[in-house]
Amino acid sequence: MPESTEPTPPAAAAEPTAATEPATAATAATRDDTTTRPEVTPHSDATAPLADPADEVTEIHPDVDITPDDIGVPEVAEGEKLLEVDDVTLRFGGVVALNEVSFHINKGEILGLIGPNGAGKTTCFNVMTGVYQPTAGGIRYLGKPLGKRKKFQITKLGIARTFQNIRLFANMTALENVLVGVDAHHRTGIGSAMFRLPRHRREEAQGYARAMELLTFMGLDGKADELARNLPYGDQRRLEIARALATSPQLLCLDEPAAGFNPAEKAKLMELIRTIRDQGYTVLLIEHDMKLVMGVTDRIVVLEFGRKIAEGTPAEIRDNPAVIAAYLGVDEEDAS
Ligand SMILES: Nc1ncnc2c1ncn2[C@@H]1O[C@H](COP(=O)(O)OP(=O)(O)OP(=O)(O)O)[C@@H](O)[C@H]1O
Repeated sequence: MPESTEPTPPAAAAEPTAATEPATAATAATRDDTTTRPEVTPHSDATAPLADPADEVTEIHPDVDITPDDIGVPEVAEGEKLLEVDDVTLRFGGVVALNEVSFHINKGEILGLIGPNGAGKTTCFNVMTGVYQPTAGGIRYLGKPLGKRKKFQITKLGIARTFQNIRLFANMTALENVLVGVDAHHRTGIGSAMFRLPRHRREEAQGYARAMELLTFMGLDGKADELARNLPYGDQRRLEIARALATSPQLLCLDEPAAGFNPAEKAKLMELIRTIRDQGYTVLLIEHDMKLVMGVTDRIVVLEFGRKIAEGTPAEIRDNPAVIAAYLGVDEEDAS
């Protein structure tokens, strides 16, 4: 393992989630504070409302076309490498969260990133989205190194994510939450906004239409004016996806989107993820629910203790002794 690069202090990287994010007590209530990381368990957000089994399953509208407009970012052809994780190591003091991890995501695929608790999945997302700088190795996106780009710059390049612990703007409406995502690509500045210049008004109208389109796609159009914090848990999760899609990403990274869902909601989510891919997005999915992962992904990468232990199709991963051993906590020979 290369030891050449100095560790990046986690505190320096753990800045607020987005430049647009108002640091109010209310938003903090639904945010995962990366500087004071809670115990690493899959569904450890004590502040998020619990899933109410009585929640109705929201009808999504896969017929709505949410294909993003051209946002000026170079595209790669279907099936070519969109993002490459290149020999990435990340240390937090003595903890090696990622250990020489390499894999890639092809344009147009749904890639699963799985592994037991603490395997390094979320850390991998954090490296890909500029939250942390790797200790060694790097990320290539559209064939070019991401380097030390900041989170908002990476969002603009076309990588969007959701969070394991929901991070909505709790005191903003569903529509406003999505508009924040749309705003990431606005070209008009504060001057044209103050004077309400035609260009700004046009952009505002287009942004509103795009936000409503995404809310409709997610089955949340009837809840556009509700405060995010008043939405049922499942709707909050869908709203996070809508907000991420609003940034018109090429790569959508979903961190445990089914956490807390009941089986009917999980089935809907699988349908939704497939539809998102069919509409031209590439999806990277962290998920603990094996049925969901096996049912929806094209390929799977498996991490354990920060190392990649397997990569392959769902069928290959299902029968891989190292993966079985990692999940069952037994020696590899015993699992084969
Ligand atoms: N900010 C941090 N500071 C120190 N250690 C960290 C930090 N973030 C993650 N870690 C450690 O890095 C390792 C990988 O954590 P990570 O959250 O990436 O795992 P994970 O696979 O996403 O786990 P889970 O499925 O439980 O979410 C763990 O040992 C964790 O304790």
